[in-house]
Amino acid sequence: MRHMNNRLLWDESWIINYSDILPPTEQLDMNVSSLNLIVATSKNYASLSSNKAGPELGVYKKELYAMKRLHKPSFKLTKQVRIEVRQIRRLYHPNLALFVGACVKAPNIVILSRYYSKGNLANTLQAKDIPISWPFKFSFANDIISGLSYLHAQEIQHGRLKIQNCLVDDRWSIRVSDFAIPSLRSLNTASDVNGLSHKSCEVWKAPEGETLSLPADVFSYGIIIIQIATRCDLAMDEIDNLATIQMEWKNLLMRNQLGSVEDRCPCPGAIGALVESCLAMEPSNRPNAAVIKKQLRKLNPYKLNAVDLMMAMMEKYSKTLEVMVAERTKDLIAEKQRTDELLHGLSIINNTLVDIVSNVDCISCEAMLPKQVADDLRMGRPMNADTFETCTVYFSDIVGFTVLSGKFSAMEVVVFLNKLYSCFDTIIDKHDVYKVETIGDAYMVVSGVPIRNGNKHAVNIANMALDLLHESKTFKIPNMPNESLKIRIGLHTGPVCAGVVGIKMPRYCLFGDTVNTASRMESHGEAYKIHMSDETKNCLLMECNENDYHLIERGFIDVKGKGPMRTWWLEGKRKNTNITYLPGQIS
Ligand SMILES: Nc1nc2c(ncn2[C@@H]2O[C@H](COP(=O)(O)OP(=O)(O)OP(=O)(O)O)[C@@H](O)[C@H]2O)c(=O)[nH]1
Ligand SMILES: [Mg+2]
Repeated sequence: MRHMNNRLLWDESWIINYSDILPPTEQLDMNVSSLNLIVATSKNYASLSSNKAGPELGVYKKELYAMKRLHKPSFKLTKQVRIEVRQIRRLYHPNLALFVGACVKAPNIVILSRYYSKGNLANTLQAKDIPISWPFKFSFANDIISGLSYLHAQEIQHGRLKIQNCLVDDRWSIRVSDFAIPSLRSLNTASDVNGLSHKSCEVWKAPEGETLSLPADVFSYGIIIIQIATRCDLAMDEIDNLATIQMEWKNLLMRNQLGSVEDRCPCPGAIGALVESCLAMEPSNRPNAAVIKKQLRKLNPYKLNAVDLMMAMMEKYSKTLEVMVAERTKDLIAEKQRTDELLHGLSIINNTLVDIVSNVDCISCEAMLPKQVADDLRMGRPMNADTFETCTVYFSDIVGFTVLSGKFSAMEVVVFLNKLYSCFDTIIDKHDVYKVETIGDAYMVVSGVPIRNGNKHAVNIANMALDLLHESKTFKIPNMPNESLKIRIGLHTGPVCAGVVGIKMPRYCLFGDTVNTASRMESHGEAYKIHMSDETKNCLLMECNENDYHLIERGFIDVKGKGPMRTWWLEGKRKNTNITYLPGQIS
C-alpha cells in the first residue's frame, strides 16, 4: 500500500506538455463534430449571463478541456505540490469537476479540467428564460452539499465555494470545481491578476476572513442556498454585505411565495433556518456539511435528482404532446370531412351559400367537385379533361322567374331558391346523377358523368326529371299560397367533354354541343313539361320497354342555332314496370 502511495506520488502522467494543448479553433479541421457544438453551447450560455467570461478552452488529445491559467513567473514542483496532486487524483465523486492534469513549466502554469458545456450555476440562475422549479433547486442544492461533504469527509477545504465554481453538467447535475491543490492555486488566478474579480465573487467569503476552513465553506454554501432559492445574484442587486443580505433575502424568498406555484418554496421556514445556521457569525456554530446534507434530504419533499426530474418532465411533455397530437388529428379529420363535403357539394349550408351567391349573378363562386375528382386532386394526381361518349344532360328553369322575383325582396328570393333547391338536391341524391350547377333559377344535372353507367343515364335522368316535376307541382312558394311553381325541363343525350377548370375555385364543368342542345330543349319546352330530344328518347328505350314511359311525340320543331329537331314530351311512367320507382308515375 505504502509502495503504491509512493508510486502515485512520483507518477508524472498528469503533467501535460503545454505545447500539446491546441487552441479550439485549430481543431476545426480535426473533424471533432461534437467540439463545435460544445463551443457553440458555451457561447450561448455565456451570453445568457452578465458574467460573460467562460473558461479558457484548449484541446488536448482531441478532447476539449477547461484551462485555468495561474500567473507566476517561476514555479517549483515541490513534494507538497505532488502530495496535493496525488490527493486530487484520488478523488472521485459525481458532483465534483474532474481534474485532468496540469502544465507545470513557468510561465505556463495551467490546470486542465473536464469542460462542462452548460456553464456555471450563476449563468443558469440568471437566465430568466430557463424555468427552475423547486424540485430542480433542491436537486442543485443537494448536488453541491454532496460534493462538499465528500471533500470535507477527507478534510479537504474548498476555499472558493461560490456559484461560479458550481458547473452544470450535461445531466443538469452540479459539479463543484476549483478545489484542492492549494499550493498550485495559491498562485494568482487570471481574475485576481486582472482585477476582474467582481463583488459578486466576494459575498461568499465568510466574515472571519479565513476562507480555507471547513466552516468557511459552510458559510459559502449558505450564500449559495440563498442564491438558488431567490435566483438573485446578491452582489448584482447591491445587497453585497452580510447585514443587508441577512435582512433582505427572506423578503426575496417571500416575494416568490406570491408568484406561480413552481416558484413557491415548499418549506420557506425550514430553508430560512438552515441558511441562518450556515451564516452564523461564529464558525463553530455552523453545522457541518454531512449534517446539512441530511437536513436537506429531510426537507426535500421531491426526493428526485436532476435526471429523474428531466425524465418526469419529458414523460409529462410527451403525454401532453400525445394529447395534443390526438386533438390535432381529430381537428384534421373534421376539417378533411368538411373539405370533402364542400368539394363534393353535399353540404346544405354550402348549397345555401352557392344559391345566395348565384342569385346575385356571381355564378363562378360555386366550388364543388365530384368525389372521385376531388380525391384525385387531393392526392395530386393529374387532372386531365375526359371525353364521355354518351351521357344525358338535364336543364330546368322556373317559368316567369323574373316576374315572380319582382314580387319578392332580394332576401325572400334567396330563401325561396334555397328552399326549392334544397328540396331538389334531396331528390337527386336518390338517383345516379351528378348536379353540375345552379345558375340563378336554372338547375343543371348530368348522368353518365363523371361515372360512366352504360346507357342507363337516360333512364336515371328521366326518373329524376319526373320526380322533380312532381315535387315542383306541390312546392309551396313562401308567402304566395295561391301561386304555383312552374318549371320547364329539357333533356338531351350525347357526348361531352368534362374537366376541372380554375385554380382558386376549381369547378367541374361539362363542355360540348350536348350541353347547349339540352339547354335548348329546356328553353323550347313548356311549363310543367319534360321536353326531350330524339337521342334521349332512343337511349331511354334501349334500357326499358316501349310502354314503360308515357312519351308523346311533339314532332319537328325549329331549334335556335340547330334547325329542325324531332322532339318528345315525357308525360310519365307507367305502373308495374320492373323499375322500382314510384314518384312521378302516371296511371
Ligand atoms: N462552461 C464552463 N464554464 C466553466 C468551466 N470551468 C470554469 N468555468 C467558468 O469560467 C469562468 C472562469 O473560471 P475561473 O478562472 O475558474 O474563475 P472563477 O471560477 O470565476 O473564479 P475562481 O475559480 O475562484 O478563480 C467562470 O465563470 C467559471 O464558472 C467549465 O468546465 N465549463
Ligand atoms: Mg472557478
